[in-house]
Amino acid sequence: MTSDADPGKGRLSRRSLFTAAGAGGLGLAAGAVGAFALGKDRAEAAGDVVPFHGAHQAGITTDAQDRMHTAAFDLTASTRQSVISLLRDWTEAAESLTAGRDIGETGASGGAYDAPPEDTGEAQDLHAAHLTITFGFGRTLFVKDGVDRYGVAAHLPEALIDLPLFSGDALEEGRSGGDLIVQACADDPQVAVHAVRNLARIAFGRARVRWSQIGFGRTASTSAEQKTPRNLFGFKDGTSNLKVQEDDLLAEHLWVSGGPAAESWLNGGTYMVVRRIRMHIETWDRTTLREQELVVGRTKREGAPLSGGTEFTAPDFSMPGRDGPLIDPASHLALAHPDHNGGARMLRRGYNYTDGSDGLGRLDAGQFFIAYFVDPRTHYVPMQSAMAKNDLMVEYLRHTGSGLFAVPPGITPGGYIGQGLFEA
Ligand SMILES: C=CC1=C(C)c2cc3[nH]c(cc4nc(cc5[nH]c(cc1n2)c(C)c5CCC(=O)O)C(CCC(=O)O)=C4C)c(C)c3C=C
Ligand SMILES: [Fe+2]
Repeated sequence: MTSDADPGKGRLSRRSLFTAAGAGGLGLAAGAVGAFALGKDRAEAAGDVVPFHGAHQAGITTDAQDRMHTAAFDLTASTRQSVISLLRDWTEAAESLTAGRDIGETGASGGAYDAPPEDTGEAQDLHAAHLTITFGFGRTLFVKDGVDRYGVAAHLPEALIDLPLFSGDALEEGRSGGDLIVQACADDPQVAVHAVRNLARIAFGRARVRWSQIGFGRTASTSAEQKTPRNLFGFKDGTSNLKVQEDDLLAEHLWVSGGPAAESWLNGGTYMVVRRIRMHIETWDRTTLREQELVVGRTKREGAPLSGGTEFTAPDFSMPGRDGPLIDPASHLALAHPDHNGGARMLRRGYNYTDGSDGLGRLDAGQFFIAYFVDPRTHYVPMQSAMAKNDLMVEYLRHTGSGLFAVPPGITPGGYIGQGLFEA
């Protein structure tokens, strides 16, 4: 898959158009750009396009990009047909955006002079930057206030629960929930923001943004080939994440399969939890290194478990220290580890965020935690409950936003996101 001319539609990548304009001015775009589209620029751009179509949606096991803009939407559409038309329009736009193209037939600057451009234009000279756009459905898409607004209540997955309130939660209504979620990740922040902005614009009259969050640094690796990044506590994060290479584990812990007939539309999909977690970094920064490592259960420099070894050595929770086990049973590592969670694993894909300061001189900073798993009842709720009660890290955290979404499977060419649900 390349990001240049789409032979079917005669559209051009943003990058090709830019190159052509540089060579001879926009006046020659219509005729001469084809040569660029078929030439060097195509190969150059092809390297940073993530295929949009596939068995699973992109943006889950895709190598975690560096930047993220995620937005949740409330549907204002009054009919089922209107929701379907939105999902069709979003799919078409996402196909273009992820291929590095402007959206629409005329893009950012090729349309009528007396009409608003179809594309907002801020990504015109930018590459695709590994943009992925991942869509999910909240419980309220299926049933809201007891009403089956769009005729899909019979297909509400049993696992798409209302999350319980966990001990210490300080959730804000305006940062939680949503009928739909759109996660845009890219290696260029402007590409991710452009995607969400244009999808919000397309949704006008059918859905409106409920909340959105920008993240600036990945806090997980999703491939064995990626270097483990660091979170805002300065620790390596994502060491023992599920990785794209682990097919058997992904089948067991990530992808939904073989559910009841009413939920078959979700086969090949997954569940996504998002938590906006404020980190009290000023307090953390006044904490000793010994305490920080005790809380995490790993060393700060290497990311090795406190029981010894290197970053990828398995922790030994029974290894004795002077005053008890070397890894504290209340450390984050101990509470999150599969050995203490019935073997459950998840694919984490979160981002660091800072949203300015809070008026008291403290940074409003933390982690926008995103995780994907096969069933939130077995793979998320028990772990979060245990952490909320016992995790030594809790003292430094405050959960301010939350959402749970069913993420449909991937899309085949010509199809639209959620087609299996609406045509079930
Ligand atoms: C309920 C799930 C989890 C939440 C919420 C969560 C928040 C959170 N985590 C860190 C920092 C680290 N987490 C690490 C490991 C880790 N965390 C979870 C789950 C949640 N974290 C899991 C499942 C794991 C893996 C456990 C394992 O299998 O060993 C680590 C260690 C390095 C690593 O393996 O990734 C760090 C560091 C923060 C700062 C945070 C909230 C802001
Ligand atoms: Fe964690």
